[in-house]
Amino acid sequence: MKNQALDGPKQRMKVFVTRRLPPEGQKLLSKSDLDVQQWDSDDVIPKEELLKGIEGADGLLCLLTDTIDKEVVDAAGPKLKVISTLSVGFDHLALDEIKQRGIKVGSMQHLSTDVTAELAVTLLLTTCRRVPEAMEEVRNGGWKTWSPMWLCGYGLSDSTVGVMGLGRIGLGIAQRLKPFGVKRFLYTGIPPCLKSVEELKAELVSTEKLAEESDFVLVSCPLTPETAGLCNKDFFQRMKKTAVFINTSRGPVVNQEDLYQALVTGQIAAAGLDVTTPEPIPTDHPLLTLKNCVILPHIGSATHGARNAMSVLAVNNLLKGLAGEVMPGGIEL
Ligand SMILES: O=CC(=O)O
Repeated sequence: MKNQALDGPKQRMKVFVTRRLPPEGQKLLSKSDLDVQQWDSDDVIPKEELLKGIEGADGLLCLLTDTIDKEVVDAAGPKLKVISTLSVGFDHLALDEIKQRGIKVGSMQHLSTDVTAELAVTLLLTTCRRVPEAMEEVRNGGWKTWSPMWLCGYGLSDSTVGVMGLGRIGLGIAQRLKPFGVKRFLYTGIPPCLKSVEELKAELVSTEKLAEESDFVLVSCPLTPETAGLCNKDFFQRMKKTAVFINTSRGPVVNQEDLYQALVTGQIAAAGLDVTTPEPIPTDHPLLTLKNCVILPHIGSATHGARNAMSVLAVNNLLKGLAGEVMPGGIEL
């Protein structure tokens, strides 16, 4: 039998959490026997606080707003075993550095798929039917009479929709758009399961062809070196003048200068963005002066249910990873 007095008290594992969590995740975390140190705020943790806080930690629970680079993993030291991110995307993590150190990573997998796909459809309909502009006209007295061509936009019926990245979210978007009478689905990226492709009759095409033939382009691919800046001048020049562009993935997939030019010169009809570079987009940014550009503050997964479930999964990833068990949202590095 072990003698507690001789062994000394068992040291609790230290975890550092970079933000206040949604209530359900916070509750689960408080019940754990971990030594939890937390940036107890709704604001982004300053880098120097992150570097201090993570020192000697066994686990880290972070957000997509925290850049976990070499400096941060070095500051953590050799005990760091698990990084759990409260996000689907993991482009904010220096995966090569993390992999080298044998650190396990957990993310959200499927949890925010439905709500993010819903938001993409919301943003598409809002943008292509010019809803914010129409609301503004009601408020500012611009509504004089019913007028045949006033505030006309574009409808989905009989259209061609191009989805860049037909992963879980991209597929969720396409499945939700199908009942609107979309005639043809095009996609780029890795093909999903055969059954889904057959159900949608989706065609795998080149990025160029997707730009040229789509009435609506929706970006839902991860940010990688291959996708950074993919939607640029050439891409927008290929799009139809009547086409609408939607991005709900990551801001840097789009060259914003080129998008601005495309919108100002009428090269494309409109754009809806839930993600920008940087975030938040500065309030004096030229894109915010355009009526044909709808911008949301990165709210793809922002429902009470999804964010609570995500926080529970993030804490479970941390607990399981630290216990040496399989993380429910573990990612292959
Ligand atoms: O963008 C949101 C996420 O990655 O969860």
